[in-house]
Amino acid sequence: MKYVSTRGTAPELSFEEAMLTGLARDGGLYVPAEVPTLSRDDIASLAGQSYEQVAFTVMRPFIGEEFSDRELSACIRHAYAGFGHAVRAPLVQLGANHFLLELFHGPTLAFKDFAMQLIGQLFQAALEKRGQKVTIVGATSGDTGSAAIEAFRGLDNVDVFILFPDGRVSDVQRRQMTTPVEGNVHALAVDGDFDDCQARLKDMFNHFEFRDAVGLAGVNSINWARVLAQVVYYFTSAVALGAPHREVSFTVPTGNFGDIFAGYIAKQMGLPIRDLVIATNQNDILHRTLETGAYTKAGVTPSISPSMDIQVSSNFERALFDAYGRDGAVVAEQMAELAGGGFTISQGAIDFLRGVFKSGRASEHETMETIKETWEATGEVICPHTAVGVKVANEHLSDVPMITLATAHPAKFPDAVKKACGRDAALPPRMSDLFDREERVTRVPNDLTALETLILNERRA
Ligand SMILES: Cc1ncc(COP(=O)(O)O)c(C=O)c1O
Ligand SMILES: N[C@@H](CCOP(=O)(O)O)C(=O)O
Repeated sequence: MKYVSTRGTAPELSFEEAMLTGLARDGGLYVPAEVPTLSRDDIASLAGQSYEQVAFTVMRPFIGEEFSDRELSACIRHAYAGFGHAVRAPLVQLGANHFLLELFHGPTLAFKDFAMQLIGQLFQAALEKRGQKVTIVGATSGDTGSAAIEAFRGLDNVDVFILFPDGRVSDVQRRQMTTPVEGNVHALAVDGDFDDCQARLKDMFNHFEFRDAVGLAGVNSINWARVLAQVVYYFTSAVALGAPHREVSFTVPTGNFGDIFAGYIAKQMGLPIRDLVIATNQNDILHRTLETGAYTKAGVTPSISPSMDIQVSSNFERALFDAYGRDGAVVAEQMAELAGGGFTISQGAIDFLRGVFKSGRASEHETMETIKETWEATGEVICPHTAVGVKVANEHLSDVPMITLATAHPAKFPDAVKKACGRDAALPPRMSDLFDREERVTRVPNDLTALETLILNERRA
């Protein structure tokens, strides 16, 4: 299996190379040269299998020979052993034909753990074989950072620096990043928003001297391995509700477009998905883009679903690549225009995107109302990101089951939850002392040179 860049000029890589490389050297994102498919019988045979078995079947064709079957199975087994639910990603019924897919039973209580725990294992295996060390730099609006720190803390061959927008993540998210004591992890509070953090991260990848000097690696969803691991729960949940014999739809609370892109890959692999619905908060650039055909940045407005406070949605580039018939030159042109504020998508490409994705948005008020109504109607306490999904999903219900991704545990956002439905969302016992632990954080300007200097000084040689 080979991986190609969405901008068409970076070298083709294997799975392991693409995983360790992160951003392609032409600034693009790696995608598989071809998406492998599973037959109807293959999909039917997943029924009754464990999460780990399905993960192996779904991911194996993407991974190639660098990981043996035995190594891959071991990585998968270790990745999910610490999850707090036996089925890893359980379904909970919300309405007659509406289900929540609970993706928050991992160690940091957000869907990011599904991919991050696995790539933590895959990185370790690959780095040990190669005798290599890397410096991971990540940008986060809250959840990626905590999941990455949890997955890589204490490892000898990895230093981790996480850039988060100062004052724009929840207290629980911040403390998950700032309280680990291991010297190889560093939480950096950036004077800016998430888009600034992600832009500086991409600047570092595009600054080859720095990139090569520190052995830069990325664990944001710019890393294909992150997206791949997220494809698995589309299969487990759809099969639990009758696929391949019956279609299902998904609504996905969306920010950086990685999670819904994983759903698009599942569909390409043969999973019978009818609708893939993008749910945005008031930072609704993706919803506006589908409506108008123009991707126009409007500035990030802080919301009660902070992990989705994003305007430059990284993985949208992967969808555009397919929408433009995999023409990397056109994608590169559009991304260059984005620096100036936005770009207009061609009629053919927007028709393609509208054929694959539907969309909707939830205002702050609607998000709060949805938390309250869901609690009153079902007894389920949901987080604000999930509420954005539920609100939009309710507008897209049909005769096939709708699965809304519950992307984080409500206890990560206790203030919004309490205000909306009067409920206290308690952290699990293993985290009950989170607010007693000492914080370790470095405040940094939104400046590439300052960030690079800090990383060069702080990383272990
Ligand atoms: C809780 C939560 N929900 C939804 C999202 C959006 O996911 P994506 O960025 O993959 O679109 C995020 C951030 O990624 C998140 O942390
Ligand atoms: N919402 C994310 C933003 C980064 O997304 P990623 O999937 O590209 O890592 C977060 O919580 O950090």
